[in-house]
Amino acid sequence: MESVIRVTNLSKTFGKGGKALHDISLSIAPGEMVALIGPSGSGKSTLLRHLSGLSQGDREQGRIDVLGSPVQVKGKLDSDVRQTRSKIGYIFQQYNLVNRMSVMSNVLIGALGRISTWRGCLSFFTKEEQALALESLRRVGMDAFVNQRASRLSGGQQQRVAIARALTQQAELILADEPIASLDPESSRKVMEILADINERDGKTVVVTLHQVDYACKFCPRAIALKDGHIVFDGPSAMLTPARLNAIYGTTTFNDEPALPARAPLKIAGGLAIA
Ligand SMILES: Nc1ncnc2c1ncn2[C@@H]1O[C@H](COP(=O)(O)OP(=O)(O)OP(=O)(O)O)[C@@H](O)[C@H]1O
Repeated sequence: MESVIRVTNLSKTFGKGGKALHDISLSIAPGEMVALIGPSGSGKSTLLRHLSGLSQGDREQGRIDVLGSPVQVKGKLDSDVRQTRSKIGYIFQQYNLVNRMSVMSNVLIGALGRISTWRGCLSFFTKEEQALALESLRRVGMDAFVNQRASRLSGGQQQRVAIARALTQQAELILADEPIASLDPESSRKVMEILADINERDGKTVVVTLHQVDYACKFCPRAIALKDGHIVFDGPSAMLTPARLNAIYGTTTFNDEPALPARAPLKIAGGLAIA
């Protein structure tokens, strides 16, 4: 597979809200970890939602292919989009756990896409599925909390459980929408380290929207910056100089190189620094 994600001429107009995405085209190769950055309202979350078909683009043009299958063409979802979605782990800013359920039950939700409806309804999971869920929790350092109610966890712990759910789903692609926006620096670091580990060790493709440029540079070899719904930078995050960042964010506040050293670029599909 040449690219895990291919977006071609995608635009999105929200009624009176105006145009949120303008003729976006990009390609992301297997095994990349990419940060989507840009000012508030630039279209990061909107773009991410389109990748898994949670939003539909404008009808005139535009196509999105993920993991070799069409997600949407000219604003119409593909009939097999559920199949594609089952291979995408989506991490939300607000975790999306079921608060009244235990950590283990939440993580086992990740296996639902692979099992029959009756097993899902009866919450009947095999020993292998339970072992995978436990191993996923171990991977994110949350195996000591299996029986805890999700509502009793801190934000950082909940986010790690959400990642364990994506691991149990055996997702091939992780899309994370501002996964650290509600977390303290220590929890943010942990969550980003886990995502980078999944990318490096398992070779999973990870796309993550981030407000914090330092984290984008440290953990994501490639960055794509949006501004007013346009791609204004696509290239190695090491090339995000203060001048480029000031242009992207329309500020003068970036004076120094990002404080966290950049992770070396692995490979970039169609990545081109254009700002
Ligand atoms: N459901 C919606 N209805 C109308 N307008 C919307 C909707 N969702 C997003 N928008 C608009 O689309 C634009 C892009 O929003 P989006 O949330 O994608 O930006 P963002 O870069 O993710 O911002 P932030 O970093 O603040 O989350 C904004 O102008 C926003 O107001």
